[in-house]
Amino acid sequence: MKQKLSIIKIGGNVIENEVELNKFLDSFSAMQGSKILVHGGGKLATQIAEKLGIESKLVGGRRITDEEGLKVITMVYGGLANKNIVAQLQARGTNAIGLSGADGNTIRAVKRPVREIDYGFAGDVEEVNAGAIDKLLQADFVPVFCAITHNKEGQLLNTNADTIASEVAIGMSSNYDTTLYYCFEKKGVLMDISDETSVVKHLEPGNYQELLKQKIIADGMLPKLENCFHALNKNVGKVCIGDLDMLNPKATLFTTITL
Ligand SMILES: Nc1ncnc2c1ncn2[C@@H]1O[C@H](COP(=O)(O)OP(=O)(O)O)[C@@H](O)[C@H]1O
Ligand SMILES: CC(=O)N[C@@H](CCC(=O)OP(=O)(O)O)C(=O)O
Repeated sequence: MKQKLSIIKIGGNVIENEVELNKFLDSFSAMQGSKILVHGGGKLATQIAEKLGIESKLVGGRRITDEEGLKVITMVYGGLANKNIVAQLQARGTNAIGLSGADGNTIRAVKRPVREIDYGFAGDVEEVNAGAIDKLLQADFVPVFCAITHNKEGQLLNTNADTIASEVAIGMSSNYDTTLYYCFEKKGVLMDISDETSVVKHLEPGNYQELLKQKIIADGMLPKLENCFHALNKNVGKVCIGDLDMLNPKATLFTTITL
């Protein structure tokens, strides 16, 4: 039987809020078994870019990343956000190791081809180096990935953190029984965005199509769910979406996605 591995992604709304981030890191540290953390930080990058007089443009939830923008991304995701999370995990006795996709050549990507829109230095994942990540897990490190990849030709690329999480989960699925958790500020996929009790507990292709038609799924939830179904189609064992409480073994209110 394959060993269990949890891949957990946290979004910008959690990172930005110190209280929420601390709560999350407590739960994450308490999780048993092998685990990998992937963090975003889009909101923080937008705020810091603004302070530096750099305007942020997002299309379909993806950031158009020019040369100056990439510098901000590298400093904020690879530096501030990643190192802070790693230090906070170390303080909790979790032996975290902060990584971009360039570190250990763990995630190679290509610059997104220009079609209608030029996303600049935005990357699409090509290859996850499961062997390198596995070596870290075997040495009892807890990898913490930021939303940066590289093209193996010296170019860093800004890459959506939800996509990094699903691609890492897919890559690790040949050797592990994987569960992918998307942790954000709501209880799960909601029927009514203003009602936290309206959680869709089970989402499968049938009711997913229905919710898409009714436009109940919108904004950031659209690419997130595309990543979820993509992961399940590529042998990820289980995918869940919910808030910080989801990581508690006794949690019941969150969304489980199946095929
Ligand atoms: N049906 C839905 N249920 C829950 N959230 C939804 C739904 N439709 C749209 N959303 C929006 O999707 C957002 C999550 O996407 P995003 O901001 O990309 O997440 P993250 O914080 O993980 O980066 C939520 O903040 C919410 O506003
Ligand atoms: C290319 C691209 O869009 N990259 C994302 C990476 C960060 C991210 O995904 O952060 P959240 O999970 O907090 O949204 C961005 O710069 O916003």
